[in-house]
Amino acid sequence: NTAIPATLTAAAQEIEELRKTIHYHSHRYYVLDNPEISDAEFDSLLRRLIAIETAFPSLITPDSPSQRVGGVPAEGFDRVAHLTPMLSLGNAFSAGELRAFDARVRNGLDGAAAEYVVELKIDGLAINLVYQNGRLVRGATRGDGTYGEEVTANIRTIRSVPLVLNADDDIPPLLEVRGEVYMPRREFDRLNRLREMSGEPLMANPRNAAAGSIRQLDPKITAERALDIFIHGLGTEEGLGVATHAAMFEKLQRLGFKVNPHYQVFDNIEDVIAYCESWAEKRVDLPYDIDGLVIKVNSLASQRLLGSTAKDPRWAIAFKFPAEQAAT
Ligand SMILES: NC(=O)c1cc2c(N)ncc(C(N)=O)c2s1
Repeated sequence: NTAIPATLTAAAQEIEELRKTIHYHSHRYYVLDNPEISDAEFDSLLRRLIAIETAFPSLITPDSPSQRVGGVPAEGFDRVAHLTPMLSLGNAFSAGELRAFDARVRNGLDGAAAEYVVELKIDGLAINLVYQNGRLVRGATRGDGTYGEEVTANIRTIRSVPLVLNADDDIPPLLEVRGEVYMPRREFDRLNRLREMSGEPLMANPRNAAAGSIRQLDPKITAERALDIFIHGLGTEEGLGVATHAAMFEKLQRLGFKVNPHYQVFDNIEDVIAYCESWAEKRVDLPYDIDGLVIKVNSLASQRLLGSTAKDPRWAIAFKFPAEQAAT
C-alpha cells in the first residue's frame, strides 16, 4: 500500500509499467492457461492500476486492463461493415462428402495434391475483431456476413481477447481476425444453477448463453460471464507475412491470440477423415461444445486460387456430427 504517485508524470510512468506487467500475466493465465503469479498477486497489481487511474482519470485509455470490468450500458448496437465479409461454410455429413470435397479441391488446383488443416468447430458465436497498430479498435458480431452489430465494449471484457498485441513479433498495422466466442460448459452450468436458485428461466445451451452474453447492452453483465474465445480465421490484413493457414496460427499465437490447440495438418483426405471421426466420441471430454470440425486448404495461395462462391469458400468445409437428439 505504497502512496499514489504525486505527479501526473510519475503516475503515467507507473501506469505504463503496471499495464505491461498485467498484460503479460493476463496472457499467461487466460490465453496460455499457464500463470506465473498467484491470483492474489495479479489482483493486487490490478487494484494498484485502478487506484492510480482513479486518482488520474485523464490517463485512462480503452485498452487499459482496468477496462475489462465493463463500461457504461449502450442504448443499442451500431451496425458496422466488416472490412472483409465473413463467409459461411459448406457442410459435409459423411466421409464420402469429404472425399468429394477433396476431389473438387484437387480439380481446382489442376490435380496438385492439397495439404489440409483440420480444426474443431466450436459451438459458439462468430465474432470479428479489428486491430489497428496492435490495439483492439472494434469487435462485431457476424450479422449477415457483410454487416454486424458493434459490440466492442462487451468483447473487451473477454479476458482471452488481447486489448493490445504482443510486440515480440512485428505487429501488422491493420489486422482483422475472426473467432468463436463460447461459454465453457462449467460456466454454463454455474449460471444455470444460480438461475435455478432464483427461479429464473434456465438458459437452453452454452451457444445461446454466449450469444445472449455478447448481446448484453450492459458490458458489466457480460464481464460477469466467463466467456472465452478461439481465433480461427483472417479477414483484411496488412503485413502479416504468412503463406499457410498453419503458419498464420503460429503468428497469431505469438501476437497474443488464443488459438484452439487441437488443429492438425494432413497431406491426404483419408487421414483427415480418420481425425474427424476420432472426435465424435472424444468431444465429450472437452470443456466446451463442438458441433464438428472445419477442414481448410493450408496454402493461402491455393485458397486464393480456389476462391469462394457468394456464400462459402471453395477451400474449406465443415464436417458436422449428427445433431444431438433433443433430450426428451
Ligand atoms: N462459419 C465459419 O466460417 C466457421 C465457423 C467456425 C467455428 N464455429 N468454429 C471453428 C472454426 C474454425 N476453426 O475455422 C470455424 S470457421
